[in-house]
Amino acid sequence: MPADTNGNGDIFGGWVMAQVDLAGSVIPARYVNGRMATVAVNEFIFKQPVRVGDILSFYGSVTRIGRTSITVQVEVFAERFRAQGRFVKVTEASLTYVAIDDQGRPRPIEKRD
Ligand SMILES: CC(=O)SCCNC(=O)CCNC(=O)[C@H](O)C(C)(C)COP(=O)(O)OP(=O)(O)OC[C@H]1O[C@@H](n2cnc3c(N)ncnc32)[C@H](O)[C@@H]1OP(=O)(O)O
Repeated sequence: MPADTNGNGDIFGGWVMAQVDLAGSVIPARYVNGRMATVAVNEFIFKQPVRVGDILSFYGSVTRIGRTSITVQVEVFAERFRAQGRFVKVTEASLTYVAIDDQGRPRPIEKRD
């Protein structure tokens, strides 16, 4: 099996999940000011396949800020290799990240004004 593709010749879903986890962590990282960990993938929907050569864009928005955790909705759009200028939503997911201390325990997120 070629790396990062599945039996259909499209991009392996696990690769997409890894990129979503990374992209989703960008906004929480601005809040937690230190270490954090992904605690949950609450929802993950593969709406359309990602094809080899597609250009992907990831958009994240915060849906909840708790005491120690932040939940983010991530949407992924593909600009198809053979249809440039057209964008298709391929994936959406909801992930929760927890601020952790040096011992890996949850720590409170500082409140912002
Ligand atoms: C960057 C990386 O690559 S991370 C790699 C993958 N992730 C990991 O290895 C993390 C492994 N997990 C852990 O170490 C621990 O579960 C921790 C430190 C993340 C959390 O520890 P816990 O003892 O479970 O924490 P606790 O029960 O107090 O919950 C902490 C927060 O997470 C939230 N949370 C816990 N479980 C879930 C869940 N299933 N869904 C959504 N939120 C959850 C809680 O609501 C709480 O948020 P709040 O304080 O804002 O209300």
